[in-house]
Amino acid sequence: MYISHHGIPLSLFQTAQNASLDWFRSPLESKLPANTNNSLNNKGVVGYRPRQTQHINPWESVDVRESFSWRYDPAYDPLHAPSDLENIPAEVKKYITHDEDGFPWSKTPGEFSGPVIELYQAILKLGRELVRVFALALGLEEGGLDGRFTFPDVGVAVNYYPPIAPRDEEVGEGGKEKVSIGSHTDFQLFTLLYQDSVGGLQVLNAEGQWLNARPVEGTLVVNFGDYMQRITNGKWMSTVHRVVNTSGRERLSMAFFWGFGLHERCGVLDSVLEEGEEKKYDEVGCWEWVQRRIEMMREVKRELGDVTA
Ligand SMILES: O=C(O)CCC(=O)C(=O)O
Ligand SMILES: [Fe+2]
Repeated sequence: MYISHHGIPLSLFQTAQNASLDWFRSPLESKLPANTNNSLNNKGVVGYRPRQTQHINPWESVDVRESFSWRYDPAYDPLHAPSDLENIPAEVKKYITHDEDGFPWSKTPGEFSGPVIELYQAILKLGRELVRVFALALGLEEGGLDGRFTFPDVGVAVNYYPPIAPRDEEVGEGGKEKVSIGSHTDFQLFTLLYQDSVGGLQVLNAEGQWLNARPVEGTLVVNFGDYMQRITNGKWMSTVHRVVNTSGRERLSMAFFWGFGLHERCGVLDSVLEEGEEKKYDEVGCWEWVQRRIEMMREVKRELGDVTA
């Protein structure tokens, strides 16, 4: 699904895109201070990951990408006045664990952080409007989901994909298909995805065919995530997607993952159930779900004897 006329000026995306490209093109040594291992509280969750250090799907090749991730910090949320920040409930605060020293932004130049944070803030506003659209579509009051996004788990991944060389295309190591980011679903409710004009994003349809999600200027791709599948009792399935960048050019994308606050719970909505319909999914805590998904991915890799990240 694509959205257009979302109100965010194209220039905001382009500025963040160019700033990100400049940063990713800079020498490795200048990016390594922001390496995710240098986070005190969020190793592996926020910060920079160098090329070929991620392997999201062990049945496919290692991901041919670099990325920079950040997660929600209420200090950057236009919804909350600075005075609110002293009164965040303890059960919410438990999961808001950003580093005191401002990592990873403290390890990147302002030319990169400024435009990306500005875009993130615009996306916070847009996503909250979309949440209301989804609430109505799911048979709730317009504001029926708002409360779960007061302190949401909205993360961003800025992804940089160098081109996959044509000779690498068919087979990666061990005969695996070479991918830029392997097939996966996102964990949260939905993802707003900005992509540049290069292309390479693919989504799996119900018949098991990969469809190209071609770039359309001025639009964002909306992918449903795991929470959406669960709250709708499987009526809106989590989108399986991947990227294969064989364009011969570098590609940049920015993915904004929209999750309920990690202190919230995620269960099937009564409003989506037909009479007599059984719930297919148990209610889970959101934090617990994210941990479960990470653990499931690790388990598969252990079984396959895969030692990559
Ligand atoms: O780069 C893209 O188009 C997709 C990125 C993605 O799937 C992710 O970051 O989870
Ligand atoms: Fe994704």
